[in-house]
Amino acid sequence: MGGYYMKNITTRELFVAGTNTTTSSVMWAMTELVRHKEIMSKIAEELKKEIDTDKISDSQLSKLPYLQATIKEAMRLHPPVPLLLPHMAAENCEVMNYTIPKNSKIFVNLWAMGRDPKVWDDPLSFKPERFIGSKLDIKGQDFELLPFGSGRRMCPGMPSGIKSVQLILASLINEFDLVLPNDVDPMKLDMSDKFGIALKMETPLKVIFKSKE
Ligand code: HEM
Repeated sequence: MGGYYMKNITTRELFVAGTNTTTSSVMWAMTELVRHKEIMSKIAEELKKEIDTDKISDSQLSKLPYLQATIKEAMRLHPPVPLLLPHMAAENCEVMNYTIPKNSKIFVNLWAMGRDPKVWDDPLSFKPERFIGSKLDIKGQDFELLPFGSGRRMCPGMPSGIKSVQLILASLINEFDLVLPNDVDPMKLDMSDKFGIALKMETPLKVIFKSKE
């Protein structure tokens, strides 16, 4: 019974860890895309050129570098887990001349790191191009960009999480034009964050999926 209970909790936790983060990633990327129509068109062109099937499968995602760059850029400005999960220092240590005492609770502020002008050129602009031809990746080795964390406790769902986000966005852009209702000015969308374990939008995005035919 105890074993069954533990298994049940783990399944629920995996579900929660995987859904809110994926939703946050897709919502923020879609919001940036409706604000930057030229970027959405570039992704649509890439899809037209590279995908020759009706439905997109995950084996085709590697042919879409511009889509991948766009998602990295959305995760830089809107990290789905903005403070990572709390970590604890297992022993006293020194980091950049700061002493971190044993047992301190550590939060890593990805949100601020992604907007740091010492690290990123023109940090508040949405520019997927910054990742084209760059080796910067989200696999936990490049400390400027850690949407899935790093090290032993980094997200175990990263391979499926990133593919889901890529597949959802690619499929939506392939089939639909994303249009704002009531002639809303895209540049007037409320981009305020709603902080929590997962980063939501203060005012959720409302978008119409208009069939391309
Ligand atoms: C775009 C989607 C996702 C993002 C951005 C994301 C991000 C993260 C981040 C930042 C952490 C904390 C890492 C740290 O504190 O160092 C984490 C932990 C975790 N994630 Fe994900 N995640 C995603 C999808 C998923 C999926 C699909 C699953 C499972 C089905 C999953 C399961 C977990 C679990 C179990 C942990 C806790 C790991 C631990 O504490 O050792 N995640 N995730």
